[in-house]
Amino acid sequence: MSQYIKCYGRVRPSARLGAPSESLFVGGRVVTIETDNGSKRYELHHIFDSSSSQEDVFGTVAKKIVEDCVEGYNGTVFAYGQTGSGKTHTMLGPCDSWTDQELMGLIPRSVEHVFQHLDTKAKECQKLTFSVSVEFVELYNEVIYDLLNAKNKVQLRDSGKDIQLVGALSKNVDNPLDLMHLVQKGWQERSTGSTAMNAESSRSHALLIIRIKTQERTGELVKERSSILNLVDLAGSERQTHTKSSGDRLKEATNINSSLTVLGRCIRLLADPSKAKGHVPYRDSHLTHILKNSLGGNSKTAVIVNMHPDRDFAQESNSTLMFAQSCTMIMNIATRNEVMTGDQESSYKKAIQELRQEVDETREKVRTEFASQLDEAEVEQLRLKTENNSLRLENVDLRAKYDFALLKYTIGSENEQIVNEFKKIISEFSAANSSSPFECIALKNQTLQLEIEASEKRYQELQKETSALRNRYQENLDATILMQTPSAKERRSSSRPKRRETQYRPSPARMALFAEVETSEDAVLDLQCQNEKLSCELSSLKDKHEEATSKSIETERLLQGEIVALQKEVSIVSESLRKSEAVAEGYKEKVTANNLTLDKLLLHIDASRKRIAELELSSKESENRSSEELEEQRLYYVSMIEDLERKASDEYAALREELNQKTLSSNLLQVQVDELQLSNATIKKLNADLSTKAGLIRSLEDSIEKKSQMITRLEEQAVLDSSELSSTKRQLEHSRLEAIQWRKISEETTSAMQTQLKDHQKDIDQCRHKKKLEIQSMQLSLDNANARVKESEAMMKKLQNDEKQKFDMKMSEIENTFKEKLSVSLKKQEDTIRRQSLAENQGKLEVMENKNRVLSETIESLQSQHSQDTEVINAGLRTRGDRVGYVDKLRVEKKALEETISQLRSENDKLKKIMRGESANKPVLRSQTTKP
Ligand SMILES: Nc1ncnc2c1ncn2[C@@H]1O[C@H](COP(=O)(O)OP(=O)(O)OP(=O)(O)O)[C@@H](O)[C@H]1O
Repeated sequence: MSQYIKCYGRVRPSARLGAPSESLFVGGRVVTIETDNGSKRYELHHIFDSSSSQEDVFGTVAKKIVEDCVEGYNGTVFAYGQTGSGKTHTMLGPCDSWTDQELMGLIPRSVEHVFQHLDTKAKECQKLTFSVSVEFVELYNEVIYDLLNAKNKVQLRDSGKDIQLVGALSKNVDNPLDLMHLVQKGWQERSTGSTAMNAESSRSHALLIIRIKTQERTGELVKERSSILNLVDLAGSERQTHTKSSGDRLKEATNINSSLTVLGRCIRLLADPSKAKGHVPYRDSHLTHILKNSLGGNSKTAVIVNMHPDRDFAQESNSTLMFAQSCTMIMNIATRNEVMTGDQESSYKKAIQELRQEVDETREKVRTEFASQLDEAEVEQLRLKTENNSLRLENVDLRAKYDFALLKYTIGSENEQIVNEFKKIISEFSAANSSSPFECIALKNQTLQLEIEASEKRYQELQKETSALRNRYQENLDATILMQTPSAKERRSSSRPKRRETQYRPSPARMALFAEVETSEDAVLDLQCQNEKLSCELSSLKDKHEEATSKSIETERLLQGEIVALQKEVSIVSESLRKSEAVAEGYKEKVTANNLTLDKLLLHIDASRKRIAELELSSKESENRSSEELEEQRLYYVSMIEDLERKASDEYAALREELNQKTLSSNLLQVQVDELQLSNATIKKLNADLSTKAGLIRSLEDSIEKKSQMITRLEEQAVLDSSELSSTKRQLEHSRLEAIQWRKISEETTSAMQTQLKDHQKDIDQCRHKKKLEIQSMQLSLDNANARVKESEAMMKKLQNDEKQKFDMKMSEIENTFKEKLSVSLKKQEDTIRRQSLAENQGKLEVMENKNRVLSETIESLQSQHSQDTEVINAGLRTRGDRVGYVDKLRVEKKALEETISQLRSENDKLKKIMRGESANKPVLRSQTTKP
C-alpha cells in the first residue's frame, strides 16, 4: 500500500511573558508565518495550535499507526523542530508525567494502546498469541548507545530488508507498565544538557523501537505477523547562534546538525520524484540509516514538526515548515509483514466446515424457535377452545333455564310473573353473554315473540268467549224475537196497532231473559272493549316486535357484516399464515439454494484456489526451471568456455613447447590439428545447442504468456463470480424486503439468515480479496520472473557474444600464430623427413629389389626344377603309393615356400606402403598449412 508520509505541525504556547509577539497563525490544515521576507503559507495534514491536548495529538497522529502496527505494518512517528519547541513534550510529555492521563505524551499513549489493541484482538480470537520486545537507543555524536544496557555501544547492520542494531539489548515485555518503566529508565540515561533556549535540552536523537509479533492459528493455518514501531525524539534542529553553545555543546550541535542535514538531504531527494529512485545517501548518517525504511520504505510514517510561535523564532519555524513540506511529498510503500504456514487447503476446508456447522446450528435454532412458537400457539388455541366450550356449556345451561321458563310461560300460569322471571333470566343471560350481543338480541326477540304469542292466545280465548257469548246472545235474541213476533194470524192482525201493544205485557221469565240479554250485551260490550284493548296491545306489541325484528335484523346484518369481516380477516390471516408458511418454505428452499450456491461458490473458490496454487506452483516451477536451466546453461557455457580457454592455452603452450623443442613428429601435430578441428565442431555444436536453448526460452516465454492469459481468464471468472454474488445479494435483499412484510417469526428467521449470509458474504469478500491479492502477487511474481528471464537472457546473450567474440579472436590469433610457426617448422621437418626417408627407403628399395630379383631367379630355377622333377617323377614313381607320398612331400614343401613368399610379399607391401605413406602425408600437411 503506497501512501505519502503524514506530516503534522504543533505550535507550543508562547514562552514570552507579557504581550506575545507571535509570527505563526494556525487555521486547520494551514499555517501562515510572517517572516522578514513577508508572510508564507504552508499546508500540512493538520496543525495543532497551542491549546491542543496530548490526547488530540495522539488520536490524530499515532493511534492509527499503532493499530496498523498490531496488524503487521511497520510504523514510525518522529518529532522534529528546534530546541525547546516541544518535541519531548509531544513524544513523552512533561517530566514524569507518563502516568498522568492528561499530560502523558505520545509514547506512553502508544504503548498503552499497543497492549489494549493486542488484548482486544486476543479476546476476539482465542487462538492469538503475541510477544512484544523493546529496544531503546540514542544517537549521540554519531555513535549509537544502548539506553537499556549501561550505554553500551551499538553497531548497525543493514540486512537489506531491515536495519538491525547489533549489541542493543532487546527486552521482552508483556504489559505497558513494564515497558514504560524501561522507557523511563532509558530516558534518564539520555544525554541532555542545558542550552540558552532549554534548561534540559535533548542533545541526542532518541529511538524507541517496539517489535510486535503475533501468531494467529486457524485450524492448521498459522498466520505470523511481525512489525516494528519506531518512536523517535530528534535533537533540536536550530542554528548555533540561537543556542549560544561552545565547547562540548558546540560539538554536539555540530553532530546533531550534520545528521539532520543528511536527513534533510535524503528527504529532499525522496520528495523529488525524478531523484527518489536514484541514490539516496541514507548511509551518510546513522540517523538516516536507521530510519531508512521509514523514509520511502516499508513503513507508515508520521512526522510532527514542533514550532515556537514567537517572532524571534520565525526563521527557524519557517525552515521547520519547509522540512515538513518536503516530508509530505515522500511516498512510502507499506506492506503487511505476514507469513502463512501450515496446510492452507485443509485449514480453509476446516474453516468452511466450521461455517457450515454454524449455519446448521443457526438453522436448527430457528427451527426449534419456530416449533416452540407453534407449540405456544397450539396451547393458546387449546385454551381458547376450552374457554369456548365452557361458555357453550354455560350457554346450554342458560338455554335450559330459558326453555324451562318458556315452558312455564306456555303453560300460561302466572303469566306476568313468568314473563318477569323470564325477563330476569334474559337479563342474566345477556349479562353473562355480554360479549355476544347478537344472541342477547335474539333472545329478547324470542321473548317478545313469546309475549306476542301469549297475548294472541289470550286474544283468541277471549274471541272464543266473545263468539260463544255472541252465539248465546243470538240464540236468546232469536228466542225473544220468536216470542215477540206474532204468528201469521197474529201478523195478519198486526195491522192493529196500539191495541195489541198495549195489550202485550212480558212475562217475568221473559223479563229475566231480557235482563240476562242486557247483561250479556254489556258483557259483550265489555268483551269488545277488552278485545279492542287487546288488539291495540297486540298491534303495539306487533309494532314492538316489528321494531325489535327490524332492529335484530339490523343488528344481525351488522353482526353478519362483522362476522363476514371477521371471517375475511380470519381467512386473510389464515391466508397470510399459509403464505408465510409458503414463504418460510420458500425461505427454506432459498436457504438451501443459497447454501448450495454458497457451497458451489466455496467449491469454485476452492477450485480457483487450487488452480491458483497449481499455477503458482507451475509458474514457480517454470521460473525455477528456467532460472535453473539458465543458470545451468550459464555455468555450462562458462565452464565450456573456461575449458576451451584452458585447453587452448594448454595446447598453445604445448605447441609452443613443441615448436621450441622441435622434437615432436608431424603425426602428433596432425593429431593436435585434428583435435582443434574437433573443438571447432564442438563450438558449432555448442552454437546449435544455444539456438535450441533460445528456442526453449521462447517456449518458456510462450508458456508464461499462456499463464498470464489464464490469470486474466481467472480474473474474468472472479468478475463473473462477483456479479453472481451481487445478483445473490439482490435476491437476498428482495427476500429480506418480502420477509419484513410477514410475521415476526419470518422476520427473525430472515434477520438470522441475513446475519448468517452477511457473514458468508464477508467471508466470500475476504476470500475474493485474498484471491485478488494472491492473483496480484502472482502477477507481480510472474512479471518479475519474466523480467528476470529476459534480463538473464539478454545477459546470457551478451555474455555468450562477448565470450564467443573473445574466444574467436583468441582462436584466430592462436591459429594464425600457430599456423605461421607450424608451416615454417613443417616445411623444415618435411624436407628433413623427406630427405631422410628417401635416403633410407632408397637403400631399402635397392635391397628389396635385389631380394625380388633373387626370388624371381629362385622361382625360375624352382620352376625348371619342377619341370625336371615332374619328368623324373613321371619316369620314377610308378606305383600309386609312391606318387601319393611324393605329392604330399611336395605339397609340404610348396606350402613352406608359399609362406616364405607371402612373408616376403608382406614385407614388400609394407615398404611400399611406407613409401606411399610418405608421399600421401605431404598434401595433408600442405593443405593444413595453406588453409585459411
Ligand atoms: N504544547 C506545549 N504545552 C505546554 N508546554 C509545552 C508545550 N510544548 C513545550 N512545552 C514546554 O516547553 C519546554 C521545552 O519543551 P521540550 O523539552 O519538549 O522541547 P524540545 O523540543 O524537546 O527541546 P530540545 O530539543 O532541546 O530537547 C518544556 O518545559 C515543555 O513543558
